[in-house]
Amino acid sequence: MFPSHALEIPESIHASSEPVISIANLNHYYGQGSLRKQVLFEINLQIQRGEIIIMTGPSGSGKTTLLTLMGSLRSAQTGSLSILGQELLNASREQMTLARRNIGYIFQAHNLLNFLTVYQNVEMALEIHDITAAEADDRIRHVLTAVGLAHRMDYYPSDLSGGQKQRVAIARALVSQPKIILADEPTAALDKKSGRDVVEIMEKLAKEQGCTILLVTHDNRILDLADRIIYMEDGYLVDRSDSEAIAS
Ligand SMILES: Nc1ncnc2c1ncn2[C@@H]1O[C@H](COP(=O)(O)OP(=O)(O)OP(=O)(O)O)[C@@H](O)[C@H]1O
Repeated sequence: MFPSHALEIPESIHASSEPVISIANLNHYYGQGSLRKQVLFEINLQIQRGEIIIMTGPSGSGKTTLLTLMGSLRSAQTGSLSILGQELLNASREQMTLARRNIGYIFQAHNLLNFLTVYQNVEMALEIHDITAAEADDRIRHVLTAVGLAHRMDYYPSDLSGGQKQRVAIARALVSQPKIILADEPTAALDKKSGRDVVEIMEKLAKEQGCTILLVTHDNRILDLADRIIYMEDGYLVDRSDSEAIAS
């Protein structure tokens, strides 16, 4: 177990002048030998502190692969991938683990534990962090109130709607006050209103905490919530700031 401050973040990152995520000439391959297949091609991307970025593009274009690389959930193979000033190319397992301490993850399948209450599901995300029980309790109550679930803390996930479960997942990702939130299709199972609600809650909390959000989605209904939209096609990244270009 490592204390939460174990990954030293360079001062320059706090000063917000340096990108939180910096990727240069990143290529990625799956498989070996004759089955080896390139899925990411020469990706270059810089994301600044506090930015809300939506990544979209056709199925199979490489979005999840890129997201898991940025999340330190998969090892980079070539190029450069720097998260909060830490290079992840050739990083050790320990460095990868430490990088993950600064990242909150939200996935479509929210992976809540059904035998734990809402409060306990959120509490789990703090277990590896070096804070007192009183501070943990404060943070859990604050974040659950912020996502509108103060009255559901003692419920089990099976008693919640899809949108409420996704809000628990957001609370769990944000309670440790990560510098970066990575979300993969967080609105996929939700109706339009619940989908916008969860993204708006993520935005509000992230702005409060100065956190950067990268969200992968096929959901055109939330594109307007982004500061910047990036588009992935056949393993290449196309940076387009105008969402109408994507819809066309
Ligand atoms: N573990 C794996 N082993 C081999 N190939 C993989 C693996 N994971 C993904 N791929 C392939 O890599 C390519 C990119 O997949 P990826 O899941 O990153 O795309 P995506 O844009 O996230 O797709 P979707 O929107 O459907 O989730 C696809 O051709 C996929 O079949």
